[in-house]
Amino acid sequence: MLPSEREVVDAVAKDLYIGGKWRKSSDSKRFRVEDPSTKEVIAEVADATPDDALAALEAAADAQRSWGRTAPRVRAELLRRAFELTLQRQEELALLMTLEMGKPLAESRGEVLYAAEFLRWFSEEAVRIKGDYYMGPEGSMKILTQRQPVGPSYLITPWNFPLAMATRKLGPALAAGCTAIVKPAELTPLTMAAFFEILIEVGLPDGVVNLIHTSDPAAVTKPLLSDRRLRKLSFTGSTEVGRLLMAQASNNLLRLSMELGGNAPLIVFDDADIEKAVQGAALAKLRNTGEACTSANRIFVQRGVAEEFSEALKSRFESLKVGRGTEEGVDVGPLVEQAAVDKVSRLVADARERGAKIVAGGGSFGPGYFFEPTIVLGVDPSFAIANEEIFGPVAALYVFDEEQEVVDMANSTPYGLVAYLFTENLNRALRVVERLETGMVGVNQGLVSNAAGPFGGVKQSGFGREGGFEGIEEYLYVKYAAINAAEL
Ligand SMILES: O=CCCCC(=O)O
Repeated sequence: MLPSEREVVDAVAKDLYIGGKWRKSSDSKRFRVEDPSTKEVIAEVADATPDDALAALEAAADAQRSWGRTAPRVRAELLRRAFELTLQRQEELALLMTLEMGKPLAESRGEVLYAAEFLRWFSEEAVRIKGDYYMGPEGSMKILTQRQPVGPSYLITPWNFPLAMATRKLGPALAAGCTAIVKPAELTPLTMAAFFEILIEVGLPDGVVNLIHTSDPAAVTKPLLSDRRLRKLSFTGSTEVGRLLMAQASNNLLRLSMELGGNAPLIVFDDADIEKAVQGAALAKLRNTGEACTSANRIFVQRGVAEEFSEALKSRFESLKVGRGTEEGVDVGPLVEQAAVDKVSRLVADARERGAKIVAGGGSFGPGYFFEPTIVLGVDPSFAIANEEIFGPVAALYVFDEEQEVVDMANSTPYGLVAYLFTENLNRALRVVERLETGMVGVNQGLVSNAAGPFGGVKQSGFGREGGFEGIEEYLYVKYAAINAAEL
């Protein structure tokens, strides 16, 4: 690590933040954080125990009453200030993110902006929480509705977008008047600690936000989900873990938001603008080194343009520089850990053995967890690569003939997070958008993420929406009062 990088890492708090104080873990243990480009250990952070988790919940529960009654304008101003400070600290946050999970600095800077937008958006939503008042149909009672905060919320965030996935949850939680416990992924605790320093600086009251990072998420999560003071769980991660958490959360009937895995189809019709489609596919595939639930997992190309498209995508992939995300000109960083390299290698090897052709890349290299941008041609829907989330820089290409055929193939997965389609025919675009079984569709673009849009999936990709006008509803419940109208 360079001395300037060391300085930024050293400046970040390494302890837990509970009830307004930085604290060691109750057993004083720490765990290591590694740079995936070099495998160098860059920091050691406090390793939260189940007791620490319960202390965080106690702090959040104690602060809930007064935070829930804070004037919306006050909550809005605090979030707005957090937005401004996040922008001011863009460089430091971006560097931490790149060091602990590998994405190129330019992408990390982009994530900081994306993350900050959730703070701005929800600072604007905090003052627009609405109710209603109307006469019941019988004329004998009035109906009054109001929205109230659901209460202490447990926010579990992933390593692939260490900042944006947290602000996408914390922004609406705080705007709605909920207190929170944030548990970042064990691979990326530093970005979140630096963001907590911002939340502390803006002056959030003690106990409103609490931070617990741990090397044993299951042990720390279990007592929280069994404690009746907790009212909400929001999780971003795999479908497999989401299902386990849902089962645990069922005892207390927790409000849930589940943003889970995907198997995104990207469809290129023969009436597409091919340059636009190649750009969109490269973005949808390689953003975050392919380590995103939104990543294009299956790329379907209509026969008439299949060759032109795959050639253009190949030259695009071969022009990219792979390396440590802090280096000038690097387009694609490392994967996050050895298990990720193993999985991507297994999927590519399986496709090759079953007869697919690797036309670009195909291999991993060191010293970190690097994998070349790869294109696999001639994939069949029965291959493992078609049915598992690749989570790496590997484009799997399929050829199709008919519109209905590709819609059926796109929908033939248990997942339903996002799809992308490229066509210059507006009627076709709208028709296919309606037929795709996903929560989101990118039309002639390879990115759907926007703080103002409701992000979320259907089927095994989960439920609940983050961002957009819908995002704050996940942290509110509707209370209705039936008012005797006889004397009104
Ligand atoms: O892995 C899923 C994170 C989604 C990031 C985004 O908002 O695009």
